[in-house]
Amino acid sequence: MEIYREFTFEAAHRLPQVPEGHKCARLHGHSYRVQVHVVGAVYPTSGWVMDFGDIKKAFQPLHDQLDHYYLNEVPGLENPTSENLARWVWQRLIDQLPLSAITVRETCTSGCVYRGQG
Ligand SMILES: Nc1nc2c(c(=O)[nH]1)N=C([C@H](O)[C@H](O)COP(=O)(O)OP(=O)(O)OP(=O)(O)O)CN2
Ligand SMILES: [Zn+2]
Repeated sequence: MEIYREFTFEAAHRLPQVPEGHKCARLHGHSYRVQVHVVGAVYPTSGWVMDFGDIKKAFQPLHDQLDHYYLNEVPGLENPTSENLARWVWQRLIDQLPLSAITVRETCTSGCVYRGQG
């Protein structure tokens, strides 16, 4: 079974590696949505894989580093694309949670899914 918990945060960024004239080179912000997906067996007594609250506790220190910050200044996010943000979250949670995917949405129509490879 796979379960997930979604988190939101507001942050500013710019993309330093885009071609000259690209709109994303300019400072702008997003209401980010991050989903943390975990997999495991459903325990017969609890009826759940794990408490959603435990996923929230694990993500909280990351939320504290991201919410209302300029992402380019966060260590490890100097080039804060969705892809790099998803990998950044994965690397900081994989020792604590049985992750299956991290999804990041920057806008209503754009995002990425990271499953620990690449
Ligand atoms: N592969 C990626 N491409 C882009 C990323 C990214 O992280 N990975 N990021 C951006 C920008 O951050 C941009 O703000 C969001 O992208 P975009 O879909 O272009 O957003 P818009 O809302 O401006 O889309 P429009 O439909 O053109 O209005 C760009 N690319
Ligand atoms: Zn952007």
